[in-house]
Amino acid sequence: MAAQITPPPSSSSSSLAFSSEFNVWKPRRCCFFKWVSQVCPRIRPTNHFRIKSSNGHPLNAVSMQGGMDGSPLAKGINPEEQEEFFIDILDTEALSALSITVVGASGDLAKKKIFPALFALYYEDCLPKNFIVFGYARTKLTDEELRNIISTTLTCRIDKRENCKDKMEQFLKRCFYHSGEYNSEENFAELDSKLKKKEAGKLSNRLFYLSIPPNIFVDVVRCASMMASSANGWTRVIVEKPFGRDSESSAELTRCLKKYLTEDQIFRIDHYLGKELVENLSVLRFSNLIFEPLWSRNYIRNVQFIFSEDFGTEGRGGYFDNYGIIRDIMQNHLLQILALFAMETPVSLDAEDIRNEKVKVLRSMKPLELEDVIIGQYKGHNKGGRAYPGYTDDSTVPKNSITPTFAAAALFINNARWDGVPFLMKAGKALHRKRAEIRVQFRHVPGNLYKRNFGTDLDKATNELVLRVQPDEAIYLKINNKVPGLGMRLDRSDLNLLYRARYPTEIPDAYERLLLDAIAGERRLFIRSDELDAAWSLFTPLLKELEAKKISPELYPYGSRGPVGAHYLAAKYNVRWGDVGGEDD
Ligand SMILES: NC(=O)C1=CN([C@@H]2O[C@H](COP(=O)(O)OP(=O)(O)OC[C@H]3O[C@@H](n4cnc5c(N)ncnc54)[C@H](OP(=O)(O)O)[C@@H]3O)[C@@H](O)[C@H]2O)C=CC1
Ligand SMILES: O=C1O[C@H](COP(=O)(O)O)[C@@H](O)[C@H](O)[C@H]1O
Repeated sequence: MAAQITPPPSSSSSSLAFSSEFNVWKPRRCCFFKWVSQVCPRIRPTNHFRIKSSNGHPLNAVSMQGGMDGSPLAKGINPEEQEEFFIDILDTEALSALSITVVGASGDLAKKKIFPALFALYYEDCLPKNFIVFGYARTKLTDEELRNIISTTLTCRIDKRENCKDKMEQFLKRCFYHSGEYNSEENFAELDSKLKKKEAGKLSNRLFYLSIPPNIFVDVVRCASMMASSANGWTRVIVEKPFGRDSESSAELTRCLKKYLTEDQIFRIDHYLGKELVENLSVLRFSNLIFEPLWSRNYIRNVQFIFSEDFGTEGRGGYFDNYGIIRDIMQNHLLQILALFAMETPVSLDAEDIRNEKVKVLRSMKPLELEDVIIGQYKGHNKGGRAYPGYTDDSTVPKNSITPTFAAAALFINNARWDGVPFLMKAGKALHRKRAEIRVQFRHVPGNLYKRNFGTDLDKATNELVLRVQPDEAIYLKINNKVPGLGMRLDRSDLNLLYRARYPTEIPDAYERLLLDAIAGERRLFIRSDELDAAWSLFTPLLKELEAKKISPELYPYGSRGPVGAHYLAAKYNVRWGDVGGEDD
């Protein structure tokens, strides 16, 4: 996948000119204005030279040869040149083709998330004019069979919207299927021929989404890069989690992938980074004067990252038993949110500036120790006349499994901003509800004039900022106020930004944002390899110790609030979980 000058695509040679500066075939400026009105509505008349990625930066959704996979802005071109460049980008896009191959297309994630996200992008006119989607897996299917399978889940977000049915039909016509083995160069060469045929000689940009078990990542990357890379555009690969199971296996996976791909081509996905409220975390903090001055050990007592699901591992026990909740949720989703929460102000919104700051936070953290962690596993439970299975009742889970389905942990960041502040994480399956949130508990008001009105429990009077990631997205701040009337009674109220009340439109799924960014070459929401190394360094010693010492998890009933040990862990650091026992329980 190295840079090389290739001839322009035959069908468009008359409309292209070679730019030696950018090492790319650029379009002549003929049909730009006709075309611009047809592209993604993100391009408005007032700023129609810019396609926006999720950080508001112009996209480089343009065909470029291997080595030029970065933003033109990085080349330091001036604003007029940029404008020209973006006009050219739009033209180039009309003359190029985007091929997305979903590897593992017969699987759960592809059906549940990837195809619906692609359809939503198509519905919103956010995909380039010439795009196709190929499903690839071993299961033998025809194009029509794939379309029938995915059509059942495509409607999830926008089925009530205008023309959804027509749009769906149009989208499905762009979906194709190729059956092949994951380690067969020959099968990937066949895929390449099919892709070429559909791309019809246009500049081709290719995105491979590895929605497959991790043990076959390298085979697929080898075959795809050798046999099905784009010859004249970019080739990128989205890699699903789990990315290794400890520091060594993760480093080995990166080493193997880098035999075939450059770091710039690898998009390690963490879908929590694509969630609306996680995106809003930085906006809230860096665009509101009132928060940033409070964002440190001086005013924040503790921060909590909480993930709970009201269902077990049903159907995914085979995968889960090899990983457990710490690897499944904490080491990636919750730690990524923590890094965004705690990082210093980045130099800019550029992906590398943000990722540099995240790495610094991760590298300032103390690796987790056993004494700062508790683990649990759900057991069978009868409730309301219904029997709920225990984790080990799953036929794909060994009967004597001690894999944790719940964990709580206290982490610390050894830097000037956060010294001594506990960052608590809690993640569990088969709990009493589904929820993900960030809770920031502030310190007590020193010399509080009203302390008598709160009784002895001053914790009840501390301000708490909550970002509810899901469900029912919201940001609310718990404050103290006076109850109206002649007396002086105090109350706790929420200043509440409830998304469904404020923005009555549906919120895009995380996979939509992430796919759009991968297509745009925007890496901000993907995990860089040094970030991943730093993340694994924090968890690997603990994971090894848990396994070596065969630590048994505390059992908790399916549908409960989890093991009581989580409360003792919090109490050790003078913390109460904000999600239990109070108004938000
Ligand atoms: N499902 C989810 O909610 C989430 C999944 N992920 C990750 O995404 C990836 C895909 O997940 P999911 O769709 O659930 O996975 P699946 O188990 O459904 O696997 C996807 C496809 O891969 C092929 N496959 C499965 N097992 C093997 C095997 N042992 N050897 C070779 N091929 C196999 C199958 O296709 P065929 O037999 O047709 O070749 C299958 O349809 C995984 O890495 C997973 O960890 C991440 C977050 C959430
Ligand atoms: O990555 C994973 O995430 C899902 C939860 O994702 P959500 O977007 O539905 O909150 C989790 O169920 C799964 O175990 C894990 O692998």
